[in-house]
Amino acid sequence: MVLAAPKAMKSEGIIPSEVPVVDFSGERAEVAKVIVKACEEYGFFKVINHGISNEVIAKTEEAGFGFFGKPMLEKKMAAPAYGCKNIGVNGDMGEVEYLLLSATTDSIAHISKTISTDPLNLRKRLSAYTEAVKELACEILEVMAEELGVPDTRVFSRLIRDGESDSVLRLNHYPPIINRDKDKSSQITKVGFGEHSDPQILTILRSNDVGGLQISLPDGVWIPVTPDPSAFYVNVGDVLQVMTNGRFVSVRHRAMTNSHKCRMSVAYFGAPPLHQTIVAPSVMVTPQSPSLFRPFTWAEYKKATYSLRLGDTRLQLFRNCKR
Ligand SMILES: C=C1C[C@]23C[C@@]1(O)CC[C@H]2[C@@]12CC[C@H](O)[C@@](C)(C(=O)O1)[C@H]2[C@@H]3C(=O)O
Ligand SMILES: O=C(O)CCC(=O)C(=O)O
Ligand SMILES: [Fe+2]
Repeated sequence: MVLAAPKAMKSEGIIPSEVPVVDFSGERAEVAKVIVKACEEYGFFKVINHGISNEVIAKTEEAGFGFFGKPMLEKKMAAPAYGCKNIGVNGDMGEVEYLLLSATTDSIAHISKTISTDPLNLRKRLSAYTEAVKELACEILEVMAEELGVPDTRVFSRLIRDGESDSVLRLNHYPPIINRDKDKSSQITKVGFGEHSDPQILTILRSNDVGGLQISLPDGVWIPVTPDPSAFYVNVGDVLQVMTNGRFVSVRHRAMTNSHKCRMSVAYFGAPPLHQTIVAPSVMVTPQSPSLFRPFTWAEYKKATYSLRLGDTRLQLFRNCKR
């Protein structure tokens, strides 16, 4: 069975709502329709019955908490893969500590000595996890291409299967921010990871059973995403917006801290190789929908991303001039 989300009702501030849900064990044609609709309307959906084993997930979560539970001095030995509060290099801050690693199995195998001597065998577990979520990302991208009528159905997935793919894996750990307010009814939530879109093709995200992720609808309404540790959440990234010539939208999202509990998320960002030119397949460009973006390489886009702040929009720098 495939469930489609009820439309969110616009109201003030943040509204509880459902996000689109895709049952990946459902009939392929149905799955494809729900995915494409979700990517057009939200740039975001939840995947259940994804086929990734509980063991791979549980071992990654155990190893991640094991790493973040280490003394700060030890964690800092894993820098620059390890970071705390500083996001990027342009002054963005959040209530988060993280590990940011290249997702090629080889580079995970070479992560710093602190991690490699970890008794929980973080390297091995992260490699297995990365392989599993990469395969899920590829299957999703192939279903999308089929439904969009792209003749070469591997046109998106090939980029992240490529041995030179620039994909990354990120573990985010949000410690609880203790509520010191005398008025017990008020909850202090702080920004863990500020508003942004993911620059890559597709993000496969999972968290423990603690809420915090919020997505923004195209009309600016923020929706909290109910945590479901048995599911994966999928974000359309900027590159997929370009490769669908604007038919899919990259989702703006943020993560808030919880006042009592630790939250940990693991995000796989599927990216092309650096030299890859990003251009929409010809079927996505018609006289009615002319090409919105000029061709550019992932290296150019990444450079622009890293020269900007977290919340900045970068896609408009690559738009074709209006005729
Ligand atoms: C402030 C920044 C951190 C970031 C690079 C950037 O300059 C703008 C985008 C940020 C982001 C968001 C999604 C991913 O978490 C990330 C790894 C990415 O590719 O773009 C981060 C970058 C980062 O933390 O290095
Ligand atoms: O922690 C989360 O749920 C979101 C993290 C995120 O958006 C990111 O790492 O890019
Ligand atoms: Fe993100």
